[in-house]
Amino acid sequence: MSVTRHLVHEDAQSLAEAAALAAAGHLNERVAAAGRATLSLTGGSVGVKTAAALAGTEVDWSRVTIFLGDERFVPAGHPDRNDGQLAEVLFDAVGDRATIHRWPARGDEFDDVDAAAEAFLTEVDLPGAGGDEPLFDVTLLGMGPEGHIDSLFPHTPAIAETDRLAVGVRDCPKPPPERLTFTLPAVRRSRHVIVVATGEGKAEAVAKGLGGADPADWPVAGAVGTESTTFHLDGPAASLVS
Ligand SMILES: O=C(O)[C@H](O)[C@@H](O)[C@H](O)[C@H](O)COP(=O)(O)O
Repeated sequence: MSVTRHLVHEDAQSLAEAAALAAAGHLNERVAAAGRATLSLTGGSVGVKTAAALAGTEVDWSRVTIFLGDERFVPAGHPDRNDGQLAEVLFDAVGDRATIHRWPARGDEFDDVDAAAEAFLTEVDLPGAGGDEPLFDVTLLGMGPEGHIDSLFPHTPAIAETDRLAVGVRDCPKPPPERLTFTLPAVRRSRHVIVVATGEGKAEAVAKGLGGADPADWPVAGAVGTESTTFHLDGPAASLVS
């Protein structure tokens, strides 16, 4: 039985700290139970703040495999890449203890975003990908005002994907136009989904997400964990939740 709930925090910093503590708790539980845990991170301002707070939690990173939910398909080292922002706040702190799977960069090896997505899936060989067991123990998600999560935007081929676990995105409504992303079939194979959002501009998407809207219209509504889904919000983001 999967539980969906929302928690309201005073400000972005306390929200990030609470979401990070919750994520660390789930990872530690899983490490205790299974010896390893898997985490999918997110970009965006609140997502990066949450990753920074995770660096201050007690987690045995040598037992954690880290993915990024999506990536901008730009050259390695480009400031737009999520992995650079996450390296500054978390990856550099955990050093080589965690296993970190970065998405391919546009460059010598890949110029085609679909080929890059396919190669990534082959290379990382997601544990359990062939079955229907959870792929991620914790998936952290930031969210846009129109309800996008990862690079899954409303009414796009990526949000409509029902089969592949990761796809290339072209013509993304938000720049840069080409991206790599896990799809909803992958996100939904997370034990615990943690959505982080602040500000009034996110209020409608939060209400639609918690209200079970059609993911084609509001992608966040499809991000449901197999055990739990928790929206960590500030007051303005929670203002339309009934
Ligand atoms: O890839 C992107 O364009 C962003 O990373 C984006 O997906 C972000 O995660 C959300 O828009 C939430 O961002 P904020 O927390 O900054 O509002």
